[in-house]
Amino acid sequence: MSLRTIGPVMLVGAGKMGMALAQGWLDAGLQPANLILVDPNPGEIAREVAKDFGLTIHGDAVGLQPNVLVLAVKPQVMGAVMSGLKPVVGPQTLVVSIAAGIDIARISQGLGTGKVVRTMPNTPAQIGKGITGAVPAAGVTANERDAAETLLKAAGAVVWFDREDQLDAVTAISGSGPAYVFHLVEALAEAGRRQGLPDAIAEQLARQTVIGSAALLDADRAPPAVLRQNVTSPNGTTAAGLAVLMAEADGLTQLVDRTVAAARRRSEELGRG
Ligand SMILES: NC(=O)C1=CN([C@@H]2O[C@H](COP(=O)(O)OP(=O)(O)OC[C@H]3O[C@@H](n4cnc5c(N)ncnc54)[C@H](OP(=O)(O)O)[C@@H]3O)[C@@H](O)[C@H]2O)C=CC1
Ligand SMILES: O=C(O)[C@@H]1CCC=N1
Repeated sequence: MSLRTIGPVMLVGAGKMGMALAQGWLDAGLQPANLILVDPNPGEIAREVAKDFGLTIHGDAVGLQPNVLVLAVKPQVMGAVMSGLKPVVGPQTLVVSIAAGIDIARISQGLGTGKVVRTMPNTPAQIGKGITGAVPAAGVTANERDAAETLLKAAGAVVWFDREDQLDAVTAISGSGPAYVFHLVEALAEAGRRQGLPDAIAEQLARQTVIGSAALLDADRAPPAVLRQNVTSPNGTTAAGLAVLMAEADGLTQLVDRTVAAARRRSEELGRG
């Protein structure tokens, strides 16, 4: 299946993540005529993309009939949004949700359909370098799963899961993960400033270090531990820095563990409403 043959896709919620996906789809060949944007209060990015591709942003979904309905609103408003979308969902409509924490049972009940794929993408989708975890409901056929995968693959890699509860962990690792990495850039830049570097240079050094390291991770398939060891001269500067970062009791591993556990708990809470 290709994005050219997938039929009308309705994106409800033209916010940060929804538009990251939409940009990925359009860049990968989804016909603008086959993308229906629905958002009563679209932000600047949505308005710009709509202008660039000649799209209308609809205030509501009344009277529209997509083949695929993508739910990209905040978990807190999913219940209300689904009530309004019930008339849009026909027996053949495939529903793809990206909302953190909201489980398949709730979406099926909210929209009156078993054709639901629950997913968790991340914002690098915007440039086709995302990764999405996905779980199909029992009522989803192989063809419908292919259709969902075609859409999700336009945004990057796709990993399918059998157990839905694993999506809370996926949310905490790769859904939220880009924010952890961007915060590392902020922290490294701030440390550079405290070491006396000019603001702009500190930011440039931190940013390019993460960009270069990510590109190296992509180009060189050696395990990250080996790439780390390649930087670490015996008894050198990196070893001195890593002794702090890898301290047994309060190192980065423990901090990341607590970070991920908190994000997972929040995903579970969002699911409970
Ligand atoms: N941001 C991320 O990195 C990721 C987010 N997600 C999930 O994606 C979803 C959206 O998150 P995010 O993009 O960050 O949030 P945003 O707030 O940026 O986007 C949500 C959009 O939905 C709009 N909206 C509100 N009510 C309606 C409605 N009735 N119909 C249509 N649109 C509506 C919002 O408008 P308004 O601002 O006026 O409320 C906003 O533009 C969440 O469920 C989140 O869990 C998943 C993976 C990663
Ligand atoms: O912060 C959030 O709740 C969403 C889900 C994963 C990334 N952003």
